Parts: sequence; structure tokens; C-alpha cells
Amino acid sequence: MLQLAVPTAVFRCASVRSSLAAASRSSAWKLARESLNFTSRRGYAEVYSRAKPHMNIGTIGHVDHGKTTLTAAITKVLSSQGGAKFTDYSQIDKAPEEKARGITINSSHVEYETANRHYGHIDCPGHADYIKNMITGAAQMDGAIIVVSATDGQMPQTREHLLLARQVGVKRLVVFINKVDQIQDPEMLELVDMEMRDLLSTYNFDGENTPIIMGSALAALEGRSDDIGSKKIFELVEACDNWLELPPRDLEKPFLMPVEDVFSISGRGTVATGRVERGVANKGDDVEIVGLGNTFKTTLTGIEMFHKELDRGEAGDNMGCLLRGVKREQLRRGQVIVAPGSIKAVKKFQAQIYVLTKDEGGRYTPFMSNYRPQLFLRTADITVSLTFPEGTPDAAEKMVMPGDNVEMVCELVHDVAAEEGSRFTLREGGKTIGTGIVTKVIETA
Ligand SMILES: Nc1nc2c(ncn2[C@@H]2O[C@H](COP(=O)(O)OP(=O)(O)OP(=O)(O)O)[C@@H](O)[C@H]2O)c(=O)[nH]1
Ligand SMILES: [Mg+2]
Repeated sequence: MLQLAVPTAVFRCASVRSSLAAASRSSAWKLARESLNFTSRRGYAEVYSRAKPHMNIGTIGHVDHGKTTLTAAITKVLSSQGGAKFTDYSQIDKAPEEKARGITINSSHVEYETANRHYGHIDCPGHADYIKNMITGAAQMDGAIIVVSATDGQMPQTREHLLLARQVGVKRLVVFINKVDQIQDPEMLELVDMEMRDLLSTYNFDGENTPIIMGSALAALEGRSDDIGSKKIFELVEACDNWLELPPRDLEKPFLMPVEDVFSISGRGTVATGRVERGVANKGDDVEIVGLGNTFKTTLTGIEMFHKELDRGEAGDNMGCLLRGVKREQLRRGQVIVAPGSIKAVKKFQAQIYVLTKDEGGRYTPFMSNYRPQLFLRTADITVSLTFPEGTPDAAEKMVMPGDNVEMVCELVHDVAAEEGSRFTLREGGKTIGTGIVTKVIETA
């Protein structure tokens, strides 16, 4: 609410505006603003240099295959070169239930750096009950390390995690075949290697060229058998550096600001406020307003922030946009202001959805096809009808239980700006009942 009064007040008074514009050009202001964004973007400790490109990765794979051990081992091995702070196993799986059951429940974050990159690393739970953490937003991975135990080979959650990684937009993976200390027969390792390449291809990853490293996370963590221990950890992070591709930075993406509120200011025009999700906007830029049945082009004639008029706004900024020739009725909360042509208004899409259990505050009962909750995407709030994808057997009788992770078709009452990878929540009667991610656009407005 604090932001709402800001643009209105500033746009009203032309003389104050020009003096503030001058102030905004001062380097002190810019520095303050940059440092603000800088710290708010990532909540990590201040130990590491930010000069290197940042990437979010993580460990995924079947329960007990060694993801947490590997995570601890990476921090240990890289700490020997000053690239990480050693985070022991017990500091990653630290909840009492995790310790008691010897499994990971909550995703944990660690960080480390190589010669070329700074990594944020999410250690995901493998247990089927906790798979929702793959889609609830904690796991915003740009790439991943899939851990598979040489003793078991691929298992159900190896496959499920590969599928989910694909769904949430991970394009490349590195494979770590773990627990090789337990395998005497080299042919066994070859078999796991071949199976994994096949499986990667099945889920549309590059099975042929994906790096596969074989080693022992436990040996690396315990500082023994360097040939299957620390040496393999170095190989693994090198493979990550070389094979996993850096995502475009938020600032390099096309401009997008969700509209939170709208004001009309007499003598000036209409102002929309919101927080810039990505990209950069400059005063004078052409923009497009997308969503809620009202997509059109206009020009950004003014940008206001923190009581100041600026020439530029960027990802992370809370700002007000003065829009040329736009009537107040044309703008609504839930629309987005974007670089022209960068995103479409969508009416129907396919999504991967996790349905919360009652313990998580979700529904007590299952639902069926044609269930109609409210869909919240950015600032939009729209009624949606959920059905099963075409070809689903017994779709009319099929039930979705709290705790299920399902793929569904979402048909919206109004169109909204969305694309593959857009995240949303589903609510009903004031409580969140599910969370999801758009996997395929079916119909644009
Ligand atoms: N022999 C051997 N055991 C290992 C190795 N890596 C991990 N382990 C053991 O395998 C068990 C499971 O390891 P975790 O790291 O907890 O497995 P996880 O994949 O994180 O399990 P969840 O998070 O619960 O899915 C532990 O007892 C580890 O000590 C290894 O390289 N060799
Ligand atoms: Mg674990």
C-alpha cells in the first residue's frame, strides 16, 4: 500500500517533479538503489564475489541415492579451494524428523563457486511424499544434477524427477552415478550409464551428450579414496560449468510489470503501479498492455519511484507508469505492461499441478473434472475450469486427491498473460488448495 500514494503525489506537481528528476540522476541515489536491488535479489551470505554469473542448480533423484551426501561433499571439496563454506550433512537435513527418518523433507539451499560461476544449490527431497517441492517454487532450477545410485540403477523417482525437471523448464542435466564404492563389476556401471542415457532421451534431454560422472559422494565427504571421491566432485562441477547453460538474466529479458493498481491523475493521465518482474523500461518506450480482454499498445511517458521521476525502471523496482492516451477504464489489476510482442494473453493451457493436503491447509476431499477454483497468476485472479488432458482414461470418474501431483488442462474465464514456466496458485473459499506451473499453451486470446 505504501507504493500506491507515491506516483499519484509525484505526477501531480510538475515543479517538484523536475527537481526530483535532477536528484534521481545523482550517482548517490543510483548507487543506493542498485545496492538495494542487489541484496534483495538473493538472500545469500556476503562471502562470495558477485562478479561471476549466478546459476541455480540442485540435486534431484530417487530417495536414498545420495543427493544430500553429494551436496555436502561438493561444499567440502570446493571449500578446500575457498569456493564454498563446508556445510555438513547434519546441517542440510537438520529438522528432527529428517534426522529421525534419515531422509530429506525440506529442500535446502547451499552455495558455492567455481572458477567461472557462482551456484545456488537446492538439495531436493527424493521421497515421493515430498515431490511437491519440485513445483512449489522452491526449486527454481536452471539446471540440475540427477543422482542415481549404482547399486539400484534408475528407480521411480529418478524417472519422476526427470519428468518434473522437464516440465518446470530445466533444459540440461548432469548425471552423477553414486555409490561406486559398492560396485566391483565395471559392467554393472556401464549398464547404469546406458540405462540413464536412454532414460534421458525418453524425457527429451540430450541422452547422448549429457555428461555422466561416476563416483562416491560418501568417499568425497569423508575425504578418502580421492580417485572416486574428491577427484569426481571436481569433475562434476567442471561438467556443470561446461554443460549447464546460464539462463538469461532478469535484466536481459523483455520488460514485464504486472499491474497492481491504477490511478487517474487529472491533467496528466493514467498511472499503473506494480513491481517490475523482468527487463528494463525507459521513458518513451512503446509498451503493450496484455490480458483481461483488453490487449493494446501505448507509450510509457513517465516512470516514478520512491517519490522521484526516473528515466528508467528495472527488474525488482516498484514503480508507477504514466501511459499515454490510456483511460482509467482500460487498465485493471491483473493485466501486465510489457515490451510489445513479448508475451501473449492465454485462455487455455496445460499445467503441472500439486494439490495441497489438508495438513498443508488444502482441501479435505478430492475433486473431479470441471472443478472451478480461482487461479492467481501474478496479480490476476480468474476463475478456471480444470479438466484432464485429452486421452486420459476414465476422465469422467477420475478423482484428484489432496497430495496428488497431476497434469491438467486449465481453461480460464478471462484471458491472462502467461507462457510456459508461468507459476500460479489455485484457491477456493479463501484458502490455497494447489500450486502449478504452465507446461504448454493451448489457446491464446
Ligand atoms: N556406500 C555409499 N553410501 C553412500 C554414498 N553416498 C551416500 N551414501 C549413503 O546413502 C544413504 C542415503 O544418502 P542421502 O545423501 O541421505 O540420500 P538422499 O538422496 O539425500 O536421500 P533423500 O533426500 O531422503 O531422498 C546414507 O546412508 C549415505 O551415507 C556413497 O557414495 N557410498
Ligand atoms: Mg537428501
